[in-house]
Amino acid sequence: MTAPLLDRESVGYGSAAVLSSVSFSLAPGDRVVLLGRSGSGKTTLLGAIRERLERAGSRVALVPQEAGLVPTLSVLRNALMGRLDDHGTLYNLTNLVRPRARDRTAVADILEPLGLVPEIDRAVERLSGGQKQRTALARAFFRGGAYLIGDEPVSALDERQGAEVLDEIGRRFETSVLALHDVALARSFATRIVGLKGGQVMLDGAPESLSEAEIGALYAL
Ligand SMILES: Nc1ncnc2c1ncn2[C@@H]1O[C@H](COP(=O)(O)OP(=O)(O)OP(=O)(O)O)[C@@H](O)[C@H]1O
Repeated sequence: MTAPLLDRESVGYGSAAVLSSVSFSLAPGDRVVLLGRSGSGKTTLLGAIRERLERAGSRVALVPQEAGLVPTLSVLRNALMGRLDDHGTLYNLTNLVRPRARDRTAVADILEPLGLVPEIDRAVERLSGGQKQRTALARAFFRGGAYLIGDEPVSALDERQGAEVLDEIGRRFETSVLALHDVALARSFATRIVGLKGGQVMLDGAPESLSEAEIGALYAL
């Protein structure tokens, strides 16, 4: 059993708690999906989990809700940013001006299952919402690491593409924590579903142990 990342703690902004008395542990191999209404605290909890993992020295790849891309730069250059903190300034600057062949090949391999190879040299500002989201995924895949934290990482993709991307996440990262709004996708991907409501963790269990009514109650007013 792994040490808890959060042990009956409050998480929020400044002195304002969004969630109180949260306990949360993560074991290698966990695929956790956070469910809950808009504003229930999924992004806030993801932030706290990421912070604890990084504080413990873990490498975490991130797909934020707002993709956080540089619009004027290409898909390739945005993906390269996943490893900026692995290198010094000179390497990063020269690689952004003229990406090294090795890095271009590595990014192209990542873009293949994401269906983005034809877009590799296009500026992100010229892409569709789904293509932008896949670029943010490519950046996280290029970064790699033991953990992926994703905040609605497939919200702009169609059902089939979303399922394929979740499979790819499962192949690339041993452990992941995602906020999703699609309950069916959550059930098929997760080994654990964590439900947030009313400032608390209302449920935490294997998908097969949770009834539709229990999950539905998370979304009731
Ligand atoms: N930077 C911030 N400063 C203060 N309060 C914030 C901040 N970000 C979010 N909140 C508040 O925290 C609460 C939880 O927000 P959070 O973004 O974690 O919810 P969420 O479940 O991810 O929602 P959504 O599904 O809409 O993305 C909300 O009441 C929100 O107003």
